[in-house]
Amino acid sequence: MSDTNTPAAVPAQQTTTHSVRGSGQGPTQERDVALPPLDAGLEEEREYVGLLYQRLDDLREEKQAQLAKVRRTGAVGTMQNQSERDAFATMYEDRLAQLNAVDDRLVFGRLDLDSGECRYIGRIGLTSEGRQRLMLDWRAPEAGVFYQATAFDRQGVRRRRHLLLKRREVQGLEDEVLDTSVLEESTENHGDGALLAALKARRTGQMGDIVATIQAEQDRIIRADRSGVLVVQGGPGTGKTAVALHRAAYLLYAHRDRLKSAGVLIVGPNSTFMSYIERVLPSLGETGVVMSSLADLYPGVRGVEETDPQVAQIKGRLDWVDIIASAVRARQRNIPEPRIVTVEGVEVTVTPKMIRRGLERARATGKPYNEARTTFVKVVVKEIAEKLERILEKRSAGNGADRSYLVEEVRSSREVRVLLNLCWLPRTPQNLLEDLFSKPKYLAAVAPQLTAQEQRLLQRSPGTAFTVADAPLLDEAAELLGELDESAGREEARQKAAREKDLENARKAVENVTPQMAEMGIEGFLSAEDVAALNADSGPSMSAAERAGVDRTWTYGHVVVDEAQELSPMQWHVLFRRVPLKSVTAVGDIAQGSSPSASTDWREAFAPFIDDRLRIEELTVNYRTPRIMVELAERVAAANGLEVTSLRTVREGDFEPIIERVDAQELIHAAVTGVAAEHERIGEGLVAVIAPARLLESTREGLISAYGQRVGRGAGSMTQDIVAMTAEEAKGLEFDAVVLVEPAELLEEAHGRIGSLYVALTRSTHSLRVLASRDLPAGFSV
Ligand SMILES: Nc1ncnc2c1ncn2[C@@H]1O[C@H](COP(=O)(O)OP(=O)(O)OP(=O)(O)O)[C@@H](O)[C@H]1O
Repeated sequence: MSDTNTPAAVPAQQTTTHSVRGSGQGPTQERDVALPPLDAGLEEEREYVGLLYQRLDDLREEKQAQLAKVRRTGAVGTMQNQSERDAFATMYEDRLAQLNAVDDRLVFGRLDLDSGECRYIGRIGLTSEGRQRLMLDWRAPEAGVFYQATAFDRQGVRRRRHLLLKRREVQGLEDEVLDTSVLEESTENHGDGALLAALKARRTGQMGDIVATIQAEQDRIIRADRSGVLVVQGGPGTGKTAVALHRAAYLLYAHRDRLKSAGVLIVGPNSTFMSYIERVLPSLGETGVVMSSLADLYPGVRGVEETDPQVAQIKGRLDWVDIIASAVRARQRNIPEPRIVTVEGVEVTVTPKMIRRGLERARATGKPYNEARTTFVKVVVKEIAEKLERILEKRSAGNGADRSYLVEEVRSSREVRVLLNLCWLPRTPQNLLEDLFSKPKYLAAVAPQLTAQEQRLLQRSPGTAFTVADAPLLDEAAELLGELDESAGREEARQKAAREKDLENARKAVENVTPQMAEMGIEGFLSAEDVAALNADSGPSMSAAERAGVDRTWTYGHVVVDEAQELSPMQWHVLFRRVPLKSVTAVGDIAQGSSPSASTDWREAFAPFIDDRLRIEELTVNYRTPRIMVELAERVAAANGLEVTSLRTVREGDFEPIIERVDAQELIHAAVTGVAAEHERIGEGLVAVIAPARLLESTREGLISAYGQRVGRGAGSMTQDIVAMTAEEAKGLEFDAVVLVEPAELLEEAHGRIGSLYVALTRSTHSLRVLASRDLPAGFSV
C-alpha cells in the first residue's frame, strides 16, 4: 500500500494500466484500468475517477481493519509496546479522518504535458497497490503548474482539464488548450468555466475550498516561503480568506514535521466568522489547526464587545506594555515604618529593612511576580523566625532548645500573612486589571502615558465583564505575573520531568514504527510529541492542537491572521509572542478598516514587531461581487474620501442594485418585505439584512415574526437562509443577497469612517437592495 505525494509520471497516450483491487470484502480480485487517452471524453474520465474512488475506499477499509486490530491488542506489554500501538492507532485514526474528509470532489484536475505525461490533481496524493501514481496532491510541487500555466507561459502544459464533480459523480469537463495543436485531437470543450460555475453557485453559509480553481496570483501567495511576515493586501472578495486558509493547508503539507507538533494558529475577527470558515481546512484533509477569534485570544476568558470606540483605541496602544509592568511593580511595596507582629504570643518588630531585603532577593530571581513572591515570603519569614528565636533565647537564658519549628509558626501566623500580602499580594491577571480600572489612584500612579480624560474613560466597576480589547492586556499581565499557585512551580517541574520521560519513550517508539510506516508509504503523520501526549500520565490525552488552544504560553510554528487591518498594536504584540520565529501570514484590506485601532499602513503596523523584512503581496481580482455592485461601492468610497484600488471583476452580475426610499417608521417592515422580494429575485439562497446597531434587535424580531425558524441566530446563523447583523459583524462574510438598511446611519455609527459601509456594499454575490429614510451618503447616485 502506498498513498504518499511523490510526482505522478504516467505517459498519457500509451495504454498504461493500474491494477486495482475489486470492491467489497471478499477475496481480492485484480482488474486493470487503462489511463484515459488525451482525447478522453466524459465516460472515460468517469471510469478513471471511479478507479480513484475505488482506491480511496480500499485504503479506508484497510485503515479501518488495521485500527480495529491495534485496538484489539489492548493496553498490555511494556511501555514501549504500548507507545508503538498508540502511535499506530493515532496514525490510522488521523489517516482515516483525512480519507473521509476528502471524499467530496476528490479529484478536480488533469494536466497533459508536452512530454506525453498525464497528471491527475486532487485533494490528496494516491498511488495504486503496485505503487503506480494515480493522483497528485494539489500541494505537491509538480501540481503547481496546474495553477500557474498560462497560454503565454505554458510551462510544458498542452492542456489543462477541469473535472467538474458533484460529490463522486463527474458531471462535466472543461478544457483549456494551451497548445493549439491539441485542438484537433480534443473533442471536449464544456460550457461555463469551472471558476464561473463555482462563483455563481448558491452560498451555503459556510465557506468552501477553492482548490479546483485557485488562480495564478493566488497560487503564488499560497506557495510562498514560510519565513517572515507575509502581508496579503486585497480589496473585498479577492480571495484573501480563501488564500490564507489554503496557504495554511499548503504549509502544513510542505513543512509537516515542524508544523504538526508546533501547530498553526488561525485568528479571525469574531465567532460567526470562525464558524463560517471552519470547514475549509478539514475539507482539505487538515484538522490540526487552532482557530481563535480575537475575543478568545486569552484562553479561559471570552471577551465581550468593547462598545466605546475610544476605550478600544486606548486599550489597543502599545503603552500598555509599560503600564502593566508598572502596575505589577506597584503591587510590591515596602512598609513605611516598623510593624509589630505577634507569633506564639511574642511580639516581633518587622523593619522596612527586613522587607527590603526580601523584595531585593525576590526581584533578583528574575522570575514572574507570583513566582518571585515565593522567594520574598521565604526570606522575610526566615528573618522574622530568626528574630523571634533570638528573643526566645534571651528569655530562656540560652537553653539551646531546638527551635526549627519556628519557621512554620511564623509562616502560619495570621498577622505575618497579612503583612506579607500587604507588601506582595498574590495577583491574577483578572484581579490586576480589575483593580486598574476600578481604582483611579492606582491607574493614575502607573499610567502617566494616559491623559486624565483617558483614565476617566477606562473606569468601570469591579465585576464588569472583560472585553475583546482587554484580552491582550490580560495576556500581558499573565506574562508578568506567572503562576499564582505557589506549588505550581514544583508541579510544573514534576510534569516537565514526566513529559521528558514520555518523550524519550515516544522517540524510541517512533523510531521503531517509522521504518514500518515508510514501508507502507506513510511519512510524517505522527511526531514523538504526539505519542508523548497520548502517554501523558496526567489528565485526558489531547492532540497538539487541543493543548495549544488552552495553553496561553504555547508557541506556534505559523500564525495566519484574517482581517488583519483591524488588529490593535497590543493584539499584534500578543500574537507575535505566540510565534517566536515570526512566521506570519496576515491578510486584510486597509480600506475596509473599521475598528478604532485599524491600521492605515501595513509597514507602520508591523514596524514595532519586525524589521523591514516584510513582504507585501496584492490581490487584484474580485471574485465575489458582480461589477455593478463593485462600481457602486467604489463610487461611494471615493465620494467619502476613501482611496481604494479599483478591482477587476469576474462577473457582470444579473441584477441592478435597488435603492428604495421609505419612511423612517417603515424601515423594519421594508426590511422584512425586502427579504421576500430578494428571495423572489434570486431564487433560493442566503439573504442578509445589514442594519445599524440601533435597529438590529427590532429588525431581527420583525424577521423572526415573519419567517420564524428560517432566521439564523448565534455563531451558526449563516446556515439558515435569512440572517440579520451589523456591518461590523458582516466583515469577511458573504451572502447571495443583501438588504442594506439606512446607509447614512451606518456611516454615522462608524464615526464617519467609510470602512463599514464599504464592507456592507461588497458582501453580496448576486443582488443588493438599499433601504433609506434619510439622505443617502455621497456617491450613491451617479
Ligand atoms: N480562485 C477562486 N476560485 C473560486 N472561488 C474563489 C476563488 N477565489 C475566491 N473565490 C471566492 O470568492 C469569494 C470571496 O473570497 P474571500 O472571502 O476569500 O475574499 P476576501 O478577499 O477575504 O473578501 P473580504 O475582504 O471582502 O472579506 C469566496 O466565495 C471565495 O470562495
